[in-house]
Amino acid sequence: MANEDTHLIETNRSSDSKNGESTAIDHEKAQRGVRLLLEAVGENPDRTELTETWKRRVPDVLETFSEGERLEDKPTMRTFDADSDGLIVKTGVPVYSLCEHHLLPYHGKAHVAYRPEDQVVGLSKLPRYVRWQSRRLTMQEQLTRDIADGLADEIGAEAVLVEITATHMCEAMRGVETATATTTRATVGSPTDTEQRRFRDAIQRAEDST
Ligand SMILES: Nc1nc2c(ncn2[C@@H]2O[C@H](COP(=O)(O)OP(=O)(O)OP(=O)(O)O)[C@@H](O)[C@H]2O)c(=O)[nH]1
Ligand SMILES: [Zn+2]
Repeated sequence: MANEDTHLIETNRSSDSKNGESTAIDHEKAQRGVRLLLEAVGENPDRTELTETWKRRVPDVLETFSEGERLEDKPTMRTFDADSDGLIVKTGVPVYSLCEHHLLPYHGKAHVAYRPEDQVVGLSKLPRYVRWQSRRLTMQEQLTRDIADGLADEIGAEAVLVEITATHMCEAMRGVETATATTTRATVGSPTDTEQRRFRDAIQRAEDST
C-alpha cells in the first residue's frame, strides 16, 4: 500500500453495490484526492482542524453533489390518472448545480411546465426531479435539456417547457468577476403560442412576487 494510503479510513459505503450498480462514490479515492488538493495549496492535511475535512466532509459533499449520476437516487415519478388537458406549470424551483468547467456551483430558479397526455405526476416530484438532475457536473444548457427530455419520458407528457435562470460562481468569484444571470430554455413537443404565453406569464408572476 502506498504511504499516503495509510492515512485513508475505510468507509463501508465506498464499495456498496446493488445489482452490480454503484450506489456511492469511491470514498477512498475522494479522500486521497482531497488530501492532495490540500497539499497542493500548501496546507497540512493532518492538521487537526482538517482531518475530518478530507476523511469525511468533502467526500460526503461530493457524494451528495453527484447523486444525479446514479439511477438509484432518482425520485420515484409516480403518476396518476387525471382529466387535465391544460398546461401544468411549476415556477420558482430552486436549482443548485456544479459547472463542469471549474467545479464551482451555479444556482438559481427553474420553471417547469407540461401538457399531460393522460397522466399527471405528483407535484412534489417536479422539484425532486429538478434536484436529482442538478446534482452532477454539467453545463446549464445541458441541465435544462436533460430536465425537459427526462420529464417528457417520465410523465409521457405531450409537451414540456423548462426555463432556468442562474448565476455562476465561476463568473462571480473568479475570472470575469461579474455576477450576471443566464437564462436557458428547452422544449419538448410543440407547445402552442397560448401555452408559451401562459408559461412566460407564470414566470413573470413568480418573479414579481419575489
Ligand atoms: N455555455 C456555458 N458556459 C459555461 C457554463 N458554466 C461555465 N461556463 C463558461 O465556460 C467557459 C470556460 O472558458 P475557458 O476559457 O475554457 O476557461 P477560463 O479560462 O477559466 O475562462 P474564464 O471563466 O473566462 O476565466 C467560461 O466562459 C465560463 O463562463 C455553462 O453552464 N454554460
Ligand atoms: Zn464554470
